[in-house]
Amino acid sequence: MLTDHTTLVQFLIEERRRHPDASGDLNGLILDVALACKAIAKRVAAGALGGVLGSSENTNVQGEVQQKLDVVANDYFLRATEWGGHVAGMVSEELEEPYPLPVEYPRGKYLLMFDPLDGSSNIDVNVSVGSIFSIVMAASPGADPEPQDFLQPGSRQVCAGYAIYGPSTMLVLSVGTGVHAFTLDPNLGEFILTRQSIQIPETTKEFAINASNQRFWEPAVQRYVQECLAGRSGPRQKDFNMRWVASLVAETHRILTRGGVFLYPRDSREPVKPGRLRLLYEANPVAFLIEQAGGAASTGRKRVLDVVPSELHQRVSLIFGAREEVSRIEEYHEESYELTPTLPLYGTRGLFRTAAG
Ligand SMILES: O=P(O)(O)OC[C@H]1O[C@](O)(COP(=O)(O)O)[C@@H](O)[C@@H]1O
Ligand SMILES: [Mg+2]
Ligand SMILES: [Mg+2]
Repeated sequence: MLTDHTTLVQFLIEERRRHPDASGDLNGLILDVALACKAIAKRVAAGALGGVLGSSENTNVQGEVQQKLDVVANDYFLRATEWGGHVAGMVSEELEEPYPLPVEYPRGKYLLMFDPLDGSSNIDVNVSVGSIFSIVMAASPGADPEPQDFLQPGSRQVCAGYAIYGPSTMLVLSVGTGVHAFTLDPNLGEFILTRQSIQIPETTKEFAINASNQRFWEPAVQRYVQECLAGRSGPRQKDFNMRWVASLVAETHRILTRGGVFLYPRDSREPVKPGRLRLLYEANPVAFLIEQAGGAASTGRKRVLDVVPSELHQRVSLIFGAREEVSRIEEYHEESYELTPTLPLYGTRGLFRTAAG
């Protein structure tokens, strides 16, 4: 029986009771991830005193300058999870190739994919950041995985979650039985269950989008945002509020807490990149959590969890949150196809049509 004082360990034991054959590896891996998140939380909280503010000398595979904390957080994830025999392999936002497990450690049956520090542009301004993770089964348990083994659609995730390092540190996760939130008790060093079975309201009056990209958006997104901005006197007949934290974890947490809809849509800035966010370790885990909480997650054209990945660091258009809003945005995409089937930018064989949807 779960109560408001249940610890993460107790919660995981309770979940395992539903699967009498379970080996305990998934729980072991989740606890290792939770340990990494606690270590990162400490460094984030120390701020300038922890010596991790500012940029490092390096750029990552995405061509982005790594913050010092990106590097430190990546290291905590690797160190906490590589040794336990639960994982067969890992993919990180910060590493071009899958991480090769040291030879001395046993290979497990899960693959772990993570963004060790999300929203890094917020670190130096002391705004919430987080970590995101996704777990799938390895194709060959006990052996080193091939890179393509990581390219599984998000619907195959067995667990997804994030930690948010805000005024309090929270771990929010799902093992496929709803979404549950744990708050870190700083005295005990334990994650304590503080919200069970989170549900997102079907509708909302709050949206999130980086409006500085407006000139690059497709017609469907232009229309949706214009209608929100028109407020009570427009077709939506209600006033909307807008928020943008520039940290996917923080936006997801807000939507899981009070509802809303988030868009980081495909745009024409760099046509080869269908969106900004990374499929394997940003969009997929968020989409899994959102669906588990009764919301929806779409590329605008299809369900995110159905996208079959083709590359480890693939980017994707991501629209998620209140179910009614997401289906409205999908309809607008549908309609703009019907209206502009022959335009080179938006037609079936145009610039914006890719396998990723
Ligand atoms: O700078 P922009 O375009 O607003 O992008 C913000 C987005 O970039 C991200 O920060 C990317 O994450 P990283 O910090 O892990 O690279 C998302 O969390 C966020 O939604
Ligand atoms: Mg990120
Ligand atoms: Mg990151």
